[in-house]
Amino acid sequence: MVTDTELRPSTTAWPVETEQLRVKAGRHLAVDGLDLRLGVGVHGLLGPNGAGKTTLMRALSTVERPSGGRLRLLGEDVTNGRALRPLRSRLGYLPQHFGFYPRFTVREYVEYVAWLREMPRADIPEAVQRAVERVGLTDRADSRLKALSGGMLRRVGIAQAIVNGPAVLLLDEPTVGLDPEQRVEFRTLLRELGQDSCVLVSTHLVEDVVAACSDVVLVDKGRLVWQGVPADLTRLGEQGGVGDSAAERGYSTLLANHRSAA
Ligand SMILES: Nc1ncnc2c1ncn2[C@@H]1O[C@H](COP(=O)(O)OP(=O)(O)OP(=O)(O)O)[C@@H](O)[C@H]1O
Repeated sequence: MVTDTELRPSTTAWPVETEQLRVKAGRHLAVDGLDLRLGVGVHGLLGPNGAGKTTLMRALSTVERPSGGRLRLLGEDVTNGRALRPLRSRLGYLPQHFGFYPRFTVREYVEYVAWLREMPRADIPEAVQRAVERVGLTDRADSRLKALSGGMLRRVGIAQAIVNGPAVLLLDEPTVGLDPEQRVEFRTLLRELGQDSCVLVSTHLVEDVVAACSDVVLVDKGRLVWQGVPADLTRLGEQGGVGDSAAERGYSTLLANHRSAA
């Protein structure tokens, strides 16, 4: 049965909107009062180890339930149980560590995820072919996952995340293990995806953010430190800070300023 939620047009100004969001990781409050608004585009999520990036991603993907505050995805409050199922079919998520069946082929695995996201059966073969092609794995489509390198597996992870053409795409450290050539191709893919989806990419590579993102989100201790365009991050770094590039210096300056003000 088609629900009201599925029929409702998606005219939400903010595909992702949080207000004083709190999310626990185990017993630790890893996201602690986060206010964030993300529109269509590519948003680079930066922050030191333990800043709460993975925990935030888990909440946005609806696998972790917030313990406080508000989280709206595509205009729906995630605490609305009825909205969750149709909402999930419009999300794409690459977890930091993604589980897979080693005996599945690349094609079988991506097909399986397309089925889980409730894609129309007739659309699946073409969508899978396209997703596998976009991550440069067409010639390995029939290889078993257990036979792939770490970087190739990461690319399978990206393929499964984009197969349903998600309106909100969450990628947790997608470039780990990719070789330099693949990273450059991945940035092109990100820019394409960000033309009509809201893409949030967590990474430690500030250079990736500058090259591929339209917006930077910097978090520390579960809170928003700064949000702005990459050019402003780079400009800040031209005035000093620690790092090998202007963007890295901008990142370290923002963090240092935030910590000294706290
Ligand atoms: N299962 C858990 N139990 C207790 N604390 C946890 C658990 N998972 C994460 N944490 C803690 O929550 C905080 C945020 O962790 P999270 O993995 O979200 O950060 P992160 O920004 O993704 O870090 P990294 O850059 O290292 O991946 C850290 O202090 C971490 O130690």
